Amino acid sequence: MFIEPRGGHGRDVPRRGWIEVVCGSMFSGKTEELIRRLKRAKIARQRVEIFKPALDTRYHVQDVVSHNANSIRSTPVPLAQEMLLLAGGSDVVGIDEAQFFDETLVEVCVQLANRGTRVIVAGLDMDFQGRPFGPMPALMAVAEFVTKVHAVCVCCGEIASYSFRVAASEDKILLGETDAYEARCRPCFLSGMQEKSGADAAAEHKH
Ligand SMILES: Nc1ncnc2c1ncn2[C@@H]1O[C@H](COP(=O)(O)OP(=O)(O)O)[C@@H](O)[C@H]1O
Ligand SMILES: Cc1cn([C@H]2C[C@H](O)[C@@H](COP(=O)(O)O)O2)c(=O)[nH]c1=O
Ligand SMILES: [Zn+2]
Repeated sequence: MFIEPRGGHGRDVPRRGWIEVVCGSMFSGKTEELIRRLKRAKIARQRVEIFKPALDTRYHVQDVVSHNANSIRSTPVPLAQEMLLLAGGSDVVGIDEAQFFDETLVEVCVQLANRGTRVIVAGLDMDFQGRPFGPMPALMAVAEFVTKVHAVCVCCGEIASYSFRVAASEDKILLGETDAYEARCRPCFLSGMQEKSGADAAAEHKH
């Protein structure tokens, strides 16, 4: 379990900023872990701001909500830069669904940390094709702490690192949950991708 480092948020101690990344597949507990860290910061009476990309309206327009219905109030923002103004004076900034922001998120997180803010970012490290997702790889590079969490493979029960898309869309962004995605381990993800490409080839052959 992640234990907060001493942040210099006490009296007479200068504020010290840093970046934490929580990454993994869908259903791996990223949002639960983000909420856990943020609620602890609130208990410690730190000033906490939480953001998510405005396009993420899956469970709630304003709240960050986990798959098991744990939630915390957030501010949806269309652009990462808006956080710089809105987070003024915060001790801790939490960001969920970070993969949906563009690369400017990296500079925003660095600036927040440089001015003494603890930044906790949660997001998908890989998309439905198993490719690195948006600003996540660069965020992991600049973070002081990276925590990779795992789901349970729905096919075999092993630990899962992949988000297998069961819905037909090939768009990079497709909001959804169990209706559209399954947590899968590497072998089960690969066999699913092979089945898909076999089915695509057969459909092409028919036409
Ligand atoms: N395949 C799965 N593996 C693990 N947890 C799952 C799975 N499917 C549903 N869940 C639920 O999802 C919760 C994690 O939700 P959440 O924190 O929102 O994950 P994430 O943000 O990584 O998608 C788990 O505590 C569990 O209740
Ligand atoms: C893999 C993948 C996911 N998405 C979407 C689906 C969900 O709305 C979010 C991920 O939410 P979670 O909190 O991690 O469960 O992202 C997508 O748009 N594209 C993808 O490739
Ligand atoms: Zn598996």
